[in-house]
Amino acid sequence: VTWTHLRALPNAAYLQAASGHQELFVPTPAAATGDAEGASRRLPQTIIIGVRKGGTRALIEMLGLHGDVAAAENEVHFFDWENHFEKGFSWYVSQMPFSYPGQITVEKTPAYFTSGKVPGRVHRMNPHIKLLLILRDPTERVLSDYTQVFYNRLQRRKQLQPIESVLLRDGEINLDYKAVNRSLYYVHMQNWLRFFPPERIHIVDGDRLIRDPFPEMERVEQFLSLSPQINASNFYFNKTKGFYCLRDHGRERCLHDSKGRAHPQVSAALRDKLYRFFHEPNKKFFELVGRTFDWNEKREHHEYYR
Ligand SMILES: Nc1ncnc2c1ncn2[C@@H]1O[C@H](COP(=O)(O)OS(=O)(=O)O)[C@@H](OP(=O)(O)O)[C@H]1O
Repeated sequence: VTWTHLRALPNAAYLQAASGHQELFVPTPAAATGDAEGASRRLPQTIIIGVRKGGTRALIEMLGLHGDVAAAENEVHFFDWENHFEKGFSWYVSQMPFSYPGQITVEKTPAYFTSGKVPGRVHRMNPHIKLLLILRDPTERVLSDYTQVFYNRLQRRKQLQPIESVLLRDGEINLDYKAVNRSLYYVHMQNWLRFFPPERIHIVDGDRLIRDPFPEMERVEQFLSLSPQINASNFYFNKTKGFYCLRDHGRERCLHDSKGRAHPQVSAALRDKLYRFFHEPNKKFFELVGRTFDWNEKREHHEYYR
């Protein structure tokens, strides 16, 4: 249990309203937790479903600043990995952090957003669950995704692939490249909207969360019906890291070095190709969710200065 957990303001009524899965709670003897009120592991009342490289770690860490939130430390991969899913909900609950009644349990698994079988499975667990989706400019997300794979391959001493070799096929954007597919947000969002109404899926603007996290986190608090506890002084800009870091009860910490890495230098022509490629899919996504993001404006801006 990390320091972000177990700073509870018990409110049993809230939790009972938030989850209809009391039978799956695993009560923990007070002796095991050292807590007289008996903290236990519970199914999540909210899940950060993605997107990969959207800022999911930043979001869950920032949400964990709230005293009424208990955040799972690791990615659980329950709904997308068969070997986990077949272990059933009791296993899923066992992966959750201890929480008090009144706290909201949250886990993040970025791969959920782009996995076709996940929305139906989540719906079967709890059709009223609140979902958080953090998205970032699709072009930037592709470059971030590539960077992640690049470092993974470096670590495993596998052959490194130049970005052009994976991103392009016959001079065009390669749709079979997973990183490109994951940035086609409308395709994946359609799957989720078959099971959940739009008001159950709150979209966090990942680009804004990088630039100015507090307003985005205020909106998240509202969506989750949490009391406004997170405040501007919980964030400070760290010039060395080049990102906002977290301050909680006087303790300061930044995200891991693997968060906020430099992306590969790509030629202006390739970047422009990517922006062009995502223009239409982005528009479809905006129509689908009834909201726009500045992903296409940047391209227009880019074009203007060409
Ligand atoms: N405050 C803060 N500090 C550091 N990094 C931040 C922060 N806020 C958002 N981000 C962005 O989060 C990106 C990583 O996204 P994820 O955590 O979703 O990645 S992962 O899918 O779990 O691997 C990561 O992507 P890269 O910049 O490509 O490393 C960051 O841009």
